[in-house]
Amino acid sequence: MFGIGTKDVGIDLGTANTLVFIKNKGIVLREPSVVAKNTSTEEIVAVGNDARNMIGRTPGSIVAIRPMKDGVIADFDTTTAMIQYYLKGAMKASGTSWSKPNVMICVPSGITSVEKRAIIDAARQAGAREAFTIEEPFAAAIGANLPVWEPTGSLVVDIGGGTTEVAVISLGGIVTSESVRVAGDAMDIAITQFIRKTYNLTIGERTAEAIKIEIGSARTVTEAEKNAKMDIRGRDLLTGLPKTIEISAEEIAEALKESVASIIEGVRRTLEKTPPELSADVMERGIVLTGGGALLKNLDKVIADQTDMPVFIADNPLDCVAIGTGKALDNISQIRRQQSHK
Ligand SMILES: Nc1ncnc2c1ncn2[C@@H]1O[C@H](COP(=O)(O)OP(=O)(O)OP(=O)(O)O)[C@@H](O)[C@H]1O
Repeated sequence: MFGIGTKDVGIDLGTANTLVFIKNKGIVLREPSVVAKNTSTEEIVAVGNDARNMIGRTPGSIVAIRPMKDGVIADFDTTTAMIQYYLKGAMKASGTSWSKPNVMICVPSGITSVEKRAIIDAARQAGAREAFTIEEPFAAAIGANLPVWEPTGSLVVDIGGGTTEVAVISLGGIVTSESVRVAGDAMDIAITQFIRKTYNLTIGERTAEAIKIEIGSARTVTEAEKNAKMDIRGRDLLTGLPKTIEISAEEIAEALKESVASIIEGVRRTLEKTPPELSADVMERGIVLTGGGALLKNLDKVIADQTDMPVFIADNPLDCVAIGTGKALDNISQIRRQQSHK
């Protein structure tokens, strides 16, 4: 169709959530990065929301997996299936039949060039005209409207599910970066372990996440935060029966202390490696937080205290990477140049 109706697509293949961004439309799809597979036939049974609802509830032959969980791609077939599913969903959501789109896919920064290649091939197989990859902190910085193409230092901390990516960016490139394997998932695990140890209660992954979102914080500051409580349900380890207990926000802040410290340590290490001119820029402009973990209450305040730098939370932190991934297609020549340098 002579390119009419061609739309560029950005896919944020996150460890926790996958988001699809279409130029001039915004985010058209947002689903958990989960795939349900039948282990005896290797067949993919469900992807996204449907697959997530199966977590912890699957019969023996079906497993719900998070293929990107540790920031690496589990296997090619599952990843291809996921990309295919999301591209199809994007086409449906856009309401038009398009010619093949250009696709930009955001990947964790620790991923190998072989894995990058596999993702590009998967996107092509799934119907992309041209496919590119972009590193997560770079996409996050674009999505947070930081001046990434200018000769000035910007420090972005993207706190996702599996990893926290810290990067200093200037002149269209990552100058220094750190990838810390502590982010939202590690916080959920810390909460689960705390409750198990303190109350002899086992809770599920989704309950732990709900606790973090409702009453979790890096530090309780206001009276309301200090007094916040929540009823949670789990299984008593001693009796094996369901039980409800009440936990306080103060306890959860204590449980999250170590995860928060690891994230701050990653920021410090990055600052230590940053050339002085760029550090001065960061000092002046501040640190920007993106990713769902940026929403943990008072995390910005704790990072500001510990680094002596101003800290800001980006607008819509959960969407920054997807928006930046899509927007990067506007600067495709720079991205091509960047990729050819690797
Ligand atoms: N209000 C909130 N408070 C604390 N954490 C939150 C909040 N909302 C979402 N999260 C957490 O943010 C994480 C998901 O963030 P995001 O979608 O940015 O990750 P991702 O991009 O999928 O992962 P990654 O960046 O590791 O690839 C989850 O761990 C989720 O529990």
